[in-house]
Amino acid sequence: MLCPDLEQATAAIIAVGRAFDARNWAPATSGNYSIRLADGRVAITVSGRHKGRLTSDDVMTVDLDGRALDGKKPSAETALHAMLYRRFPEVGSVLHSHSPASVGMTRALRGATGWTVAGHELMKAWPGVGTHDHAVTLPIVDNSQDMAVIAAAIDPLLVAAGDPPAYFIRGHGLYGWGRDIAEAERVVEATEWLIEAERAERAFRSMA
Ligand SMILES: CSCCC(=O)C(=O)COP(=O)(O)O
Ligand SMILES: [Zn+2]
Repeated sequence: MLCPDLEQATAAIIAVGRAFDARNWAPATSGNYSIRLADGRVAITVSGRHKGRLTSDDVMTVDLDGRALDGKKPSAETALHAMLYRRFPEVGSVLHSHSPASVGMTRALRGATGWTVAGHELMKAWPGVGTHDHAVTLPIVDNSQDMAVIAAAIDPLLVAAGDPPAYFIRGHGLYGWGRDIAEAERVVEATEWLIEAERAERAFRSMA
């Protein structure tokens, strides 16, 4: 369900920033969060603000091309949010985390264009997954300071992966999305947890 107004979206974005920061997914101003409003605008975090300490002044609006509508400076990664809203009309929220686990995993998988996970019950937290007996590939794209380069690289990988709920930028972080901010948060939380679970499994196997 779309967030009807900016005030409600702002409160939800402030709350998710605090939650992500508490989990070390938003260090040193990293990360950005957005919600599609009922009138078609997108509420998004202002660039460079600490996401664990957001106030209502730190959330602004952009259009679906990522252009600022209120004179503030939107997230440097606004184009990556806007492309997901344009591509998926049902998406109501996009969240970007910067966890050590997602950065470490994608740097270790040098050259890989995806991270495939299978067999976990928690995969059912992702929309459209109804069983653990399933494999999902989340795309990995190389980092760039040019958001148009990242957006162009991710587009075909999303098609090839069958429209997954998240993707990684190597050495940078994770993008997850959903019909609303609760679903997007669940996607990010499940994905971060799955990385940790795979890491734990590898550590235990190396001891066996
Ligand atoms: C110090 S974080 C580097 C920029 C970044 O990756 C990020 O997520 C935050 O950028 P924003 O412009 O949205 O604050
Ligand atoms: Zn980032």
